[in-house]
Amino acid sequence: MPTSPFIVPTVDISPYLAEGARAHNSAECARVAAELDTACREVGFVQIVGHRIPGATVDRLTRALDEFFGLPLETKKKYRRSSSENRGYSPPVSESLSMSLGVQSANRMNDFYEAFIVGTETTEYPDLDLPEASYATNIWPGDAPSFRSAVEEYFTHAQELARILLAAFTDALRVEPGYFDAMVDHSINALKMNNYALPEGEVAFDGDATGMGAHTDFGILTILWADQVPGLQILGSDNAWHDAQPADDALLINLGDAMARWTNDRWRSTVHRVNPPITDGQIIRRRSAAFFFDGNHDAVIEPLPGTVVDGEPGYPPITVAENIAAKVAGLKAGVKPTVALREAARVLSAR
Ligand SMILES: O=C(O)CCC(=O)C(=O)O
Ligand SMILES: [Fe+2]
Repeated sequence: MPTSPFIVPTVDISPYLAEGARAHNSAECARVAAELDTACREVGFVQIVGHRIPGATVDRLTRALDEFFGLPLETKKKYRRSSSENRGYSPPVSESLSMSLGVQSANRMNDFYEAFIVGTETTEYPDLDLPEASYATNIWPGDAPSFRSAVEEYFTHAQELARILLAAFTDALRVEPGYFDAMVDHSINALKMNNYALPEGEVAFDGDATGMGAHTDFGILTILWADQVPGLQILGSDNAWHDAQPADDALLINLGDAMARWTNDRWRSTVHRVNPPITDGQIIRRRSAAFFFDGNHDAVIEPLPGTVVDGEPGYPPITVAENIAAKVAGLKAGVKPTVALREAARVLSAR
């Protein structure tokens, strides 16, 4: 029997952006919330349109990525930071996303993407005594002069969109409006800009290499922009990998670990990976930018009331910072998480 095609549902989010939608009790918002609930239960990924991030902002971000990643490797390496900081430049083959789940890649190679990360800093909240470990100072590449302004512009838009999406998710989960506010009022947010390419002659290419290994995202929700080169794959509830190609002006939203923990897996922190196409031994270059809306470092994430049925295992409470630190230690330093993760079991049973 032919299997039905794998579809990442598309949701028009514009009713939540409309004037006066703060009260979001319109019939349109209710429809959007219901569509989000279905997508989050069944797929854990959703394409959103009507998001109002201007095309010009995305174009500037794309050019900024080209400007920075086009620099010589030795120049880019000036912008590396210590592995505990989750900021700045990560050269090709320096990280392994599947190790964030404690799963070694089949070929024991690190992922071949290179990346640059910026995020929320302590200085944004001068009245709070925030830990530098979670709110590390950004480094900006002076060798790519237009990078900072373009990235800050996109970051600001993505941050606003993430808060609107959380309001829609709050409705979709049928918890009271504002329920999550105290857990996101100094949210750690980060933008990871990825370039899947290997500069010729600079890094040895192994034909088995993985673009980005299987992982779940660490926070509440992710807003993912990707160019039109294929490569992203999602692990479906059928345990099979499926290609996911967002429409041209759509953004992909996916749920992270905090959402899975809150909902006791009613909503999935969906496992995904990236394998860009290889033609004649050459990788077709692909770019993406993942905006992670992670929540306050000290927010304790535990199942929402009513989500754990008698006798069913719930997730033990964990703070946002503890979850991120454990996963970043796997990703950047190969340190296996000390607890067995439900997500790891899913990766290991994938077909
Ligand atoms: O490149 C992509 O499409 C996905 C990137 C991603 O999953 C991540 O940065 O966490
Ligand atoms: Fe991801």
